[in-house]
Amino acid sequence: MAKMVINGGKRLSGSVTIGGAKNSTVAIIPATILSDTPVTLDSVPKIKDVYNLMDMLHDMGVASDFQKDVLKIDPTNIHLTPLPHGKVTSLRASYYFMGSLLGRFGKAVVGFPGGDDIGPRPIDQHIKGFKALGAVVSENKNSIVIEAPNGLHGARIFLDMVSVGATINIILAAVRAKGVTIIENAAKEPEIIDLATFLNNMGAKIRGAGTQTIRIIGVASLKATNAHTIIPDRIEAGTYLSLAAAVGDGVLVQNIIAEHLDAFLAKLQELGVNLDVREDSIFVYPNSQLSGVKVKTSPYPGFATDLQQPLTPLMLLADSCSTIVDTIYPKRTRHIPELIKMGASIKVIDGTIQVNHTDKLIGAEVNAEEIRGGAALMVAALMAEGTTVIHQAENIMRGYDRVIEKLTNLKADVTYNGTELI
Ligand SMILES: CC(=O)N[C@H]1[C@@H](OP(=O)(O)OP(=O)(O)OC[C@H]2O[C@@H](n3ccc(=O)[nH]c3=O)[C@H](O)[C@@H]2O)O[C@H](CO)[C@@H](O)[C@@H]1O
Ligand SMILES: C=C(OP(=O)(O)O)C(=O)O
Repeated sequence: MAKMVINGGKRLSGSVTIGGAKNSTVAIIPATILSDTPVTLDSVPKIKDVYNLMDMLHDMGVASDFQKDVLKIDPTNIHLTPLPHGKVTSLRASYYFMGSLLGRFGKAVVGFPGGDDIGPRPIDQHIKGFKALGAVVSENKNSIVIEAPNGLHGARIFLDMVSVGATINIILAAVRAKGVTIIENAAKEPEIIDLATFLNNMGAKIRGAGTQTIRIIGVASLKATNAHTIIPDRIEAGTYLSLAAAVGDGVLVQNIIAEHLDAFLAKLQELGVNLDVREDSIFVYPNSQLSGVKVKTSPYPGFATDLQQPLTPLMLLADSCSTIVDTIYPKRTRHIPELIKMGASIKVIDGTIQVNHTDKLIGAEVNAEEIRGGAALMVAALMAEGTTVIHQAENIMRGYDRVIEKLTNLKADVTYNGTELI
């Protein structure tokens, strides 16, 4: 288990550049195996999830090379390989190999995915989608076996709830299927548009990504011709905007698509944070008087569940109570007892998180049990007096690109003792 040590209470200044989106990258890497030619991805974040997916590609005979932020993947010698355990359980997005292996080989054997422990995360809608496309799905020990011996065919699939993962997995399976697939009640996240752009540039026919109806006309083969640049990570951006508002002395956050953060920016402004939204960057002024706000998470374009935790420490500075209701993951509260150890006045009552004004936070030993909970602790530690030791900090490294380097550039006093990534 890795430790991040932060000596807090310092004002941060300067600029930070946001990396490519984790949730695009972790969908696009599995999607590369649908290509008949080598693929180049630009603006790839240096995060643990990427290295774990590269290991899984390696197991399938797919070579990959990651230098700076360019990831080259050559799927031309891929062989069908079961992925029952190992790295599969280290991240959520390993389940995208279900869709992409099925699309490529008509068969996939993939273990149950890992990812953040933020309450129940069923995959019934993914399975429903695969079945509608003609696959037979069974369970074997801890793996899901998905087979379409007669090939996949287009279908109309209405998702019972808006699911990012199910939308992506169905796209991956349908893109090379025979005929037309229509996904209704699809998720509209920008990362889904990014995946569709990547696939369409290789010859796929996907229309409507970013709306609730996605139409896919299956094609026989996909070939990459140009490098694909991953969109900026809106969750990483929101996290830096929060910490800049909490402890910044003027911080410029660069490489942002502000439209992807509409709901979040509206809440920051409602809190009283002073922002200058520019073409592809946002300047955050030192904080002034903040007042409590009510946050309710919902699918895009609503307020992202992945940003409720990183925003929580900033809410402690408001002069009145803030509330958070996470409708997507109501149990995403494992960071709360850790923040309380640091002196935060927070309660969870009937599923509502109540964040009260807190005069000061004090450094403590805390656990980052998952990625965004870890990010919340990181922001709190930068605000706190004294030293905070964040245990299990490798969870933060799952999704925050070169975070130690970025925080150090902003003049934070932070170290990390993990071996995997800095
Ligand atoms: C790798 C990735 O992109 N992860 C993101 C993705 O996760 P993920 O794709 O796992 O999340 P979903 O959008 O699928 O989940 C949304 C809701 O639907 C439920 N559900 C989902 C699928 C299903 O078959 N059955 C079901 O009941 C989930 O329990 C959850 O309550 O979207 C989440 C919601 O924005 C984000 O927090 C994650 O960062
Ligand atoms: C929940 C998250 O990730 P994952 O779906 O990969 O566990 C997240 O990025 O906040």
